[in-house]
Amino acid sequence: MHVALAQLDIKFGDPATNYQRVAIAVKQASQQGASVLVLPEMWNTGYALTDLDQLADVDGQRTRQFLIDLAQQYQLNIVGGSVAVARENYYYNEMLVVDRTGKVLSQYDKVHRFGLMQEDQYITAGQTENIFQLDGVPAMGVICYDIRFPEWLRKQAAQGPKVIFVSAEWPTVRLPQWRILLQARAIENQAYVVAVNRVGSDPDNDFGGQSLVIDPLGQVVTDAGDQATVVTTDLDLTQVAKVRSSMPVFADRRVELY
Ligand SMILES: NC(=O)CCC(=O)C(=O)O
Repeated sequence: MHVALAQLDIKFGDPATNYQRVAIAVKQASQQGASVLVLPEMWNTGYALTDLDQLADVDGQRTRQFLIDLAQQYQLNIVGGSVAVARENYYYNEMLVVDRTGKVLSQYDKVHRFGLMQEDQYITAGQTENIFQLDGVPAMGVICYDIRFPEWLRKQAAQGPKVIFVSAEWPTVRLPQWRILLQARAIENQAYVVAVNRVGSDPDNDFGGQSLVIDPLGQVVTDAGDQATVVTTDLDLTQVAKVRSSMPVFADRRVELY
């Protein structure tokens, strides 16, 4: 699996500009030979939560067609980060995963709302897991604050995913925690973590990137730095089986105790 991390600057409250930026990133990823592109969180609007009534994608229709078209045109699987979606008078922070044939593989609403960025006031929490197969590889996806809840990731990782995709708008001030949390999620689940954060700023926060690829032993194999960029990395998926067989932590769980 050759993953491309689209570490984008997101223009606050300006979907038109942001759709263009994503289209450029998809083209760059394709030119770099990627098989999967990963986008950041809330890339259509940024955290312009007070304006969701005008900005959110109604029923996610625009984003769905946009990602399907790009996936087919560039023959690329897309882990679509997340966008602000309006559905039946509620707003969601929603991830779509689309394969290169244009098939929608999953639709996931962020489960844990981040109060420090007012999500609890505007966003409705999701209820469902997000496990899918990309080119036959079992994978899962979560959104930003979700990574602070290891039980949520574990519940899904125990079902077989070898790659954990994370899309985020994680402020610079807490990037040291971002790195440690992601490394811990990789180590405990013995999986690759492919995590994409944004750069730039909005009225309340600066975002410093540090999109990462972390191997199943917790080592950072790619760090995208702090500027807007598309970086690609090859995942050696044989590592997952090797690490899991060298230390069988899933089999050693005492699920009767917890
Ligand atoms: N957008 C988010 O969920 C941000 C999460 C965050 O910054 C954290 O510290 O957790």
